[in-house]
Amino acid sequence: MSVSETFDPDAWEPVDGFDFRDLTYHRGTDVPAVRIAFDRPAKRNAFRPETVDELYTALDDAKRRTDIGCVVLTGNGPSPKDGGRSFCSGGDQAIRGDAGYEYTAGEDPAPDGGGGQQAPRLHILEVQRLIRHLPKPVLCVVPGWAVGGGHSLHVVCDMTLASAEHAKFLQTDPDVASFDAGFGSAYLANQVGHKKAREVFFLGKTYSAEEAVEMGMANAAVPHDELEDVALEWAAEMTSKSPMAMRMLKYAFNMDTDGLVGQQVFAGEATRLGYMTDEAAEGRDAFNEGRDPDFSEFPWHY
Ligand SMILES: CC(C)(COP(=O)(O)OP(=O)(O)OC[C@H]1O[C@@H](n2cnc3c(N)ncnc32)[C@H](O)[C@@H]1OP(=O)(O)O)[C@@H](O)C(=O)NCCC(=O)NCCSC(=O)CCC(=O)c1ccccc1C(=O)O
Repeated sequence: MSVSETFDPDAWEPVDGFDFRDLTYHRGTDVPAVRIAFDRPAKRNAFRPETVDELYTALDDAKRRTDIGCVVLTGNGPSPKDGGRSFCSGGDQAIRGDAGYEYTAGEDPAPDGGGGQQAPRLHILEVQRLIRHLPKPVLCVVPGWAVGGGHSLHVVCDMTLASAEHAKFLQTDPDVASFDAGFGSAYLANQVGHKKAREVFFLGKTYSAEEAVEMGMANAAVPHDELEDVALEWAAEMTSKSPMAMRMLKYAFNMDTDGLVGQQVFAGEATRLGYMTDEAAEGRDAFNEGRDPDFSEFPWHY
């Protein structure tokens, strides 16, 4: 069975060691990128707690792979039920309880040990933070609906590529008494301006790929048939560049909107670079050899 209508089976191979139920996870055969895709097309790729757990696991795995330089995040489809296309329609409202999204209810209960004992969760925001802190670009590829928490996910990704014919961007949070008061709204305002961001949430209009590009919340609208080819081209371009520079740039872009945590993440990478210098080695070696450090050879750069 084909993974998705825009998926090129020659360009990707499954990542071993994972048995995901709500996602597919592939790595590029030629391009050092991974492809993570929501795989609940009949539900417009709505996420339930298990989906969020799997997404976190896949992203964390992608983070730790030092031979991978880019994550493509998308949604499989179309729906076998009605042909509808989607990136993600946010939290699965059918399994929303009074204190969050529940593990076991719904049309496809978790298997034994799949979380029946776990408390309801509201942990998509942990995924958002992981995307922000991932030391490589995350490219969101939107083949259809990006709605609610799915809209917020696209906002949080580093770049967004949208199907010219089928991508549709919509914020329904206040229709279902939800509100992403973090990146989904405030960072969106950063991208499209405050008036427009308020319009997105307060009026709940649907925007096309072209409109999303005009607004500044998507990078390009491309023909649906070429969507994943272009994604791979972009991934190839990004992964041809210096990993260190890409990492520092991503964290530099994040720094002001991430506040002190953003500064901390950037500073951690600066420390890594510092540790790689002879000057840092002298500090370490002096301590380990029980002598005073001699930094006299190192210039006070300006
Ligand atoms: C996405 C639609 C606009 C698509 O419309 P359409 O193409 O006409 O298809 P439908 O016939 O409506 O849907 C087909 C099929 O899919 C089911 N479905 C679609 N979306 C969902 C969903 N989100 N949850 C459950 N099921 C869904 C639909 O019921 C149909 O099923 P059938 O069995 O075939 O009937 C439209 O579907 C739509 O508007 N969907 C709802 C969008 C929505 O409101 N999403 C939730 C927004 S709130 C959110 O995402 C939470 C965000 C969040 O997680 C969060 C944020 C901040 C802090 C904490 C949290 C947190 O963790 O909660």
